Amino acid sequence: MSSSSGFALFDPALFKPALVQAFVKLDPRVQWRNPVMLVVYVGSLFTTLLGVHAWHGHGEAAPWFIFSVALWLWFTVLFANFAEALAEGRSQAQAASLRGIQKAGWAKKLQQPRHGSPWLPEEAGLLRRGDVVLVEAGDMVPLDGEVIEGVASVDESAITGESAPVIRESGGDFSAVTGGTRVLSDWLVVRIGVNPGESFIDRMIRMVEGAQRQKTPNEIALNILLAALTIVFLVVTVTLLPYSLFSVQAAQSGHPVTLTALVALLVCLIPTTIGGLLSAIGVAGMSRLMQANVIATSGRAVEAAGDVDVLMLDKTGTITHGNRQATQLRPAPGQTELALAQVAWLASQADETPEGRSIVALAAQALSAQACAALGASLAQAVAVPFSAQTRMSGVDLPGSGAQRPARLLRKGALEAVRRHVEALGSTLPTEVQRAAEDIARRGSTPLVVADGAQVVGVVELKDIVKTGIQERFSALRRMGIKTVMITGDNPLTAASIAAEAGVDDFLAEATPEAKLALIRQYQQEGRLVAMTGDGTNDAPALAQADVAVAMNTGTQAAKEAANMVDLDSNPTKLLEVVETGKALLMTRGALTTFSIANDVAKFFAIIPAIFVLTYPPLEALNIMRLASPQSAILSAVIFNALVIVFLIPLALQGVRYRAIGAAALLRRNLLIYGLGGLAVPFVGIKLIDLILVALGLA
Ligand SMILES: Nc1ncnc2c1ncn2[C@@H]1O[C@H](COP(=O)(O)OP(=O)(O)OP(=O)(O)O)[C@@H](O)[C@H]1O
Ligand SMILES: [K+]
Ligand SMILES: [Mg+2]
Repeated sequence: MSSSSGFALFDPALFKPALVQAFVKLDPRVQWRNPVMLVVYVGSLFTTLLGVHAWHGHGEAAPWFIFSVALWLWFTVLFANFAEALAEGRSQAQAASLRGIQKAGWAKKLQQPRHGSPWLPEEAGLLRRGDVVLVEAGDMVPLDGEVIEGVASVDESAITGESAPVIRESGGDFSAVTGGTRVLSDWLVVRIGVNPGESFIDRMIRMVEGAQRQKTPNEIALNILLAALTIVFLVVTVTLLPYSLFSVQAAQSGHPVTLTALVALLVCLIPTTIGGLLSAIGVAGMSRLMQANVIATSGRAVEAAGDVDVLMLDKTGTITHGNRQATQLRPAPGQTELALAQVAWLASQADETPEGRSIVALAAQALSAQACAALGASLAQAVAVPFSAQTRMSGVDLPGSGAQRPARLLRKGALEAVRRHVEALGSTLPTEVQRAAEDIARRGSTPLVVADGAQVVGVVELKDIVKTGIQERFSALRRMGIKTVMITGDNPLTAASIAAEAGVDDFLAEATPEAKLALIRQYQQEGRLVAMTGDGTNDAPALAQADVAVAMNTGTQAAKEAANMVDLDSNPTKLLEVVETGKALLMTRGALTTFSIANDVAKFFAIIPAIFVLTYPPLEALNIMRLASPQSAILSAVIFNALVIVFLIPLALQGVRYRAIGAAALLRRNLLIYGLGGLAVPFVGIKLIDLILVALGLA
């Protein structure tokens, strides 16, 4: 599902079903949900009845006129239905392409949660959260889950559209696998994380199909405003009738206003343009995001994205590729590379993270196969000390032997963490080691200091690469007024170097998951809207707190669940598109509301003289458009009112283009275009339709 699978705006394939849907949506239960269009709907029914009545000879006006008005009122409803159906059709086509992603029919369910245990075939649909399955080369991952054993290359192209295979492995931030992806080599033991029907793809489908699309607070507020305007105009129009009857009676001359004309006036004055296009705008926003390969699970988050002030990003795996590899061993003074390799090898044996595994691989190059075997034997009764974001260290405790009691503590970890550790044991960190670590950090690599008990044996360099082409995109975010802050558990020097290379505005180093969360809360308390982009399990609390939370598709299940959007391309700067879509959504609504209300001026000048000229001949002075006849004036206004919906469908679906020119300038620009445009366009449009009606001999 790459961006190339986007659906053209007016794809003829989507056209016909949308036309059919436009009629299906005439169902009163559908119309009931939109107060503005409900009034038009009732008006269409009412004028149709008036037409039938006139047909039988006791009408208030010529039957052809009443039927023409009724017909165009029906068109107004149908055009609005069509706009909504077209937007939904695009999403459904996207959902269909997701549904086309193949699903595994059955899985190899393991009897025990480890590799080598016997397995039985099980229908994929019968798997449950917590089940453990074996996925071997050529097999499809049956459901979303977490790798608990093994390393394998996985083809995720069905979901990401990215053809290069990715590595999935237990431990660390690359352990999540998605149902529907295929293992290409080796094997994985996967613990299933969801029940059938709740997987990532299932949720994506439900989201894009709109089944779960709820109205956002902004949309509800606008709906209330539109409903209030509708009621005001309804009251105004209804009171015109007794007023007209009374005037005619008092003057003993003229004709009272017709009901058909009053309905026409009402429909022209209520905000049908925005009312008819509102839901299409919302649905289209979601599908635009989807074309950018971002799956949003909350419409509210898409809107919030339009107003984001701060973007927080985690470093490893988000700004960098996150596949930190050990590249260099730097022994401490008085230590040999061999000694460092031995301790690093031992301290990383139980470390399942990519960092740990790559240290084992590098150390093994410095050691002989026999040495490794001997070292392995010494681990027989060792106790693993796993890495945690709090301690920033990992390692093993070897049982003490003879004089050496208590146990031998082998550790590797962040510079400050190991410094505290050896100082607590009564030793110090050599300045040479400190300098070596700082050298490594200044290059943007992560130094891991290795200690054997209180003795520091050296430093390992972990290299990571900043994702390409993100600097330019961060400056684009800056031009939009969004501050970018990198938050990392890594040391300040590495953080500063990566921050400079990536071009973020600010950074916070040595941040624990709690510190990440606290920083987001602090910004929120200052009244700012915060977006967070992350991939790790330790980013999940922060993602859950952020207003807009984008998880990398390469990230862990926990991160994806805490987020309200997932970027299938795992691009940390994708927020740019998300913000643009959010802003476009808000601006499109604003623009069409302005346009819709500004239109009323011209319609007022067209209809008021037309319906009151018989009651009050001097009102002819208001007929500044010089429309041919009262009937043609009313009909022209109604036709214009209907056609404008059709002309604005492309704008509603594509959105008003966002430009980074500052909020005030943008508002002024939009008011100018859609306010003044909304004033002027209908004068021209209505006059034109009037001329055509005359030419056709209909006026
Ligand atoms: N497997 C490991 N063993 C020992 N120490 C580790 C290990 N992994 C990381 N560290 C140390 O802990 C620090 C913090 O971990 P990590 O970088 O994963 O934090 P983080 O909060 O996820 O930050 P980010 O992902 O943004 O870089 C690292 O900079 C490194 O010094
Ligand atoms: K209207
Ligand atoms: Mg991380």
